[in-house]
Amino acid sequence: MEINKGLENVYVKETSITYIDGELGRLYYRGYSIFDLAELSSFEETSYLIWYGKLPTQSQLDEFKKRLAEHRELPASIVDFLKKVRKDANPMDVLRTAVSMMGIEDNNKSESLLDKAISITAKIPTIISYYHRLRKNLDLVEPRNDLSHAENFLYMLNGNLPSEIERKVLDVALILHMDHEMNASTFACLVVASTLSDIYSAIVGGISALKGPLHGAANSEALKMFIEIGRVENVEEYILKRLENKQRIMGFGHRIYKTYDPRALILKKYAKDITRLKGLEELYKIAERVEQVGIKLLGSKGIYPNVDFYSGLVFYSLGFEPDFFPTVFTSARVVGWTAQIMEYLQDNRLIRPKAKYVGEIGKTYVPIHNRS
Ligand SMILES: CC(=O)SCCNC(=O)CCNC(=O)[C@H](O)C(C)(C)COP(=O)(O)OP(=O)(O)OC[C@H]1O[C@@H](n2cnc3c(N)ncnc32)[C@H](O)[C@@H]1OP(=O)(O)O
Ligand SMILES: O=C([O-])CC(=O)C(=O)O
Repeated sequence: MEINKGLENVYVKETSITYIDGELGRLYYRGYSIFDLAELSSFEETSYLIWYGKLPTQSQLDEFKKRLAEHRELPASIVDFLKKVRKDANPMDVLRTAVSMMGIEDNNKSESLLDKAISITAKIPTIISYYHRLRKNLDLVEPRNDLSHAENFLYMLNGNLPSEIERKVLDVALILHMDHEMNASTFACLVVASTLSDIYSAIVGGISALKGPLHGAANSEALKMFIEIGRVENVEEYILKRLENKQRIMGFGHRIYKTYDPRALILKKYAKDITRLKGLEELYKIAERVEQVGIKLLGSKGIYPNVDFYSGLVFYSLGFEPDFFPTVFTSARVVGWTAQIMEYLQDNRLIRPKAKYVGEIGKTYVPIHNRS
């Protein structure tokens, strides 16, 4: 009886959505290289690709963008919840509850799973931006359906239209985070969906898993680390001490990539440009030095920067506060979660592994008044 605690190298389904080559550091969605998609595509086009399995024609893309944009507004009950919830909550908890409320509002509407996926994906940026602004006592900025997904997200967040570089950087970051095969949060979604529960419950499961610092919250932990380091000259000593104390370098290491994560490579370039534009180049330089020192110390073990290493710098530069970073990750990964759920349900099987019992059996029940 072999125990496989982390389910390493266990295949739970076949997929034609995402392929990762962890040795060479390559990632493909539906057969297209992440390098091409990041440079040439948009959030909407890559979502279409992931959900429908092929790139859209111009008219299909126009129609799809319109459909996504029409779903941005939130039900009154969710706006009300966002206004009333405590302002110091973890934004992932707020987002998780808001998505759960979406399930209540949906009330088993007879739409396809894809319709529901589109509606949830369209609304998540509104939830994030509203909570961000309510926390800062700013007026809410309602969604505009004449803007692209990334433009509208930044418009609702910051209250003004983003520049072309800001729009591009967010589009790229969202594309990079969209899917990643059988990661922990996607698997959590599948466990829920495999019981034939509803899609909102499955996504609540995904958000819960992505919230952890070993997964989607490593981005905010990495940025906090750069801020704590403070100066480039402090990097080496800080990292050595951290490793001595058995603490991990956040945004480093990956279960599948044993080389540089291609998404980190792409994000690094954009992080450099956007931090310079926003006067945050010192933080970028600290990150770059952490990368050098980290690779020197851990590279031989196959531990390199992952997607969460530079994404925090990008999100921070765009106006998101560190505890919101995992919610931005969610806003993209929801496309992958829903696509993977739909693919799994085409040939569903209840997910139910086993645990090896190592306790005693056959013990005598002693009534409470006789126990010492
Ligand atoms: C979107 C994402 O989810 S990407 C991942 C985001 N998470 C992080 O960045 C958190 C930091 N990284 C980590 O904790 C890990 O690299 C994980 C959990 C992501 C993957 O690691 P796993 O494949 O499970 O490797 P595991 O945890 O078994 O570590 C193997 C060895 O590498 C070391 N190691 C792994 N990551 C790191 C790191 N970031 N810093 C220092 N050492 C590390 C471990 O200490 C362990 O060392 P040992 O063999 O001497 O005990
Ligand atoms: O694949 C994983 O294990 C983690 C993940 O979600 C990612 O890297 O995007």
